[in-house]
Amino acid sequence: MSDSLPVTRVAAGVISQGGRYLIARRKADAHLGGLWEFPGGKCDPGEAPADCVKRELWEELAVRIGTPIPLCVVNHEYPERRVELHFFRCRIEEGEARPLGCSELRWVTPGELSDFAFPPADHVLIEQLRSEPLPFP
Ligand SMILES: Nc1nc2c([nH]c(=O)n2[C@H]2C[C@H](O)[C@@H](COP(=O)(O)OP(=O)(O)OP(=O)(O)O)O2)c(=O)[nH]1
Ligand SMILES: [Mg+2]
Repeated sequence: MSDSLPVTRVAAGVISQGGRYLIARRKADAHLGGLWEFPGGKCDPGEAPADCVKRELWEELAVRIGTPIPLCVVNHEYPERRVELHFFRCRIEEGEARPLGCSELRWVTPGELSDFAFPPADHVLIEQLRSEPLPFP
């Protein structure tokens, strides 16, 4: 049954700067609307996740990033969709993030991450970032 759900490949960026992470609130009408996430989106057919995250962060935030560094891959099954989420550590090289593809943006400290509701697929990563934050540039 659920085996027939196709896998949606997604790439998302964990952007850190000055001791904070950038998180985005999903638009109310989107899948998992209203939840907070690491900005990103679906890979185009044949598109490598690292290329996807660069493209998505440009489209959704209007920022250019340096080479994305792979952090982890999470497979999660929602009732209506299976996702294969490729998380990358990213650093902004050009531009200031603007909420073009989300309803809200926030820069939060590792400790504040648990004050925001994230999709279940993100929970393990959130716990990791809270207990052992990435070295901030
Ligand atoms: N970007 C992102 N997506 C996540 C995270 N956690 C998580 O479960 N997802 C899911 C939600 C969605 O089902 C899927 C991402 O797809 P999306 O709807 O954002 O795709 P997109 O930006 O390409 O948007 P669209 O063009 O389809 O409107 O991955 C996360 O931290 N970041
Ligand atoms: Mg998106």
